[in-house]
Amino acid sequence: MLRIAVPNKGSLSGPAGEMLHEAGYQQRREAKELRIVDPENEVEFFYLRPRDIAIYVSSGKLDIGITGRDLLIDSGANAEPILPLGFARSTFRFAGKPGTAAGLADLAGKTVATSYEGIVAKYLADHGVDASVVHLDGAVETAIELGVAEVIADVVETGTSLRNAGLEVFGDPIMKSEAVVIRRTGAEATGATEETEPKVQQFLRRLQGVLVARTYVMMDYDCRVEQLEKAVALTPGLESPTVSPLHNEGWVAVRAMVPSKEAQRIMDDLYDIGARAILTTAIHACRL
Ligand SMILES: Nc1ncnc2c1ncn2[C@@H]1O[C@H](COP(=O)(O)OP(=O)(O)OP(=O)(O)O)[C@@H](O)[C@H]1O
Ligand SMILES: O=P(O)(O)OC[C@H]1O[C@H](OP(=O)(O)OP(=O)(O)O)[C@H](O)[C@@H]1O
Ligand SMILES: [Mg+2]
Repeated sequence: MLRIAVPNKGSLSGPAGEMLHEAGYQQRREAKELRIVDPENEVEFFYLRPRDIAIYVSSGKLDIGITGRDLLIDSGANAEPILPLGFARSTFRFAGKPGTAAGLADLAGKTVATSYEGIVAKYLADHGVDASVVHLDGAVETAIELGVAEVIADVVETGTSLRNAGLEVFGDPIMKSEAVVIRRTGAEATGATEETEPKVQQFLRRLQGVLVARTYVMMDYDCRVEQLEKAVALTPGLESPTVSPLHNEGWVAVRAMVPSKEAQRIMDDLYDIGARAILTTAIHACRL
């Protein structure tokens, strides 16, 4: 049975559960459940604090887990990302009251408050900046107002939390993060995972299927044979589009996957070259 760690709270928890559900896995019904077995898929899910997931996975007791790239790095655990999942996207930045610091060098001698001590301490050391780091569990934006630190380093998505606290970012982004599937570093190479490997690969294919289904739509249209080359250039598909003859001579029907974000522009371009009956349909699941 494959053992998988899933975030039980916070920004990662909802989208992770939704993605697993879309991939056909049973998920917990109540937020208080700590583990569930999905017998049909031979998988056991453990609902853990996002911050702890890399530690469990690196211990080898759990096969894989979903966590944030930043949390993985902050933990220093012996685990590596194997599939980016595209949600909980954020950047990790320094911020302070306007005028406090213009760049990294201005941090010397200052105190930085953060929930990601591992990332910040390493970044400062790597850049040769001598600043102290104070660990706080959350709501670090308030640390400056209350005099605990002059600067913070925190997750930024829309920037609303910083604006509300009267803070602004400075320096280069420390890192970019998103949800990732992780496994123990070198797990494949050790051979210890031989038994679970096919299940891990199946799990990754299922999640990849969800990602593709979310980012692509299926496009169908009819066009004249003379326009086919131009039309195919607009809709090359993943391998190559399916082209079938129509009953009306001189016309073909074309079917190809296209990125959802570009679907409207592609439909306009197809129309302009004479394609008709252009339609898109959602993809619910797929295996590439
Ligand atoms: N507002 C946000 N937008 C996008 N991603 C976020 C946001 N806040 C945190 N994250 C990401 O979520 C992960 C942190 O999850 P975690 O559950 O520890 O924090 P949280 O969402 O801040 O929850 P809480 O603070 O309630 O415990 C990190 O990978 C982080 O980059
Ligand atoms: O740029 P924004 O869109 O405002 O998002 C970033 C904020 O979201 C998270 O906070 P959360 O609400 O999880 O509270 P926390 O600080 O207690 O973790 C994060 O720690 C930032 O404070
Ligand atoms: Mg938080």
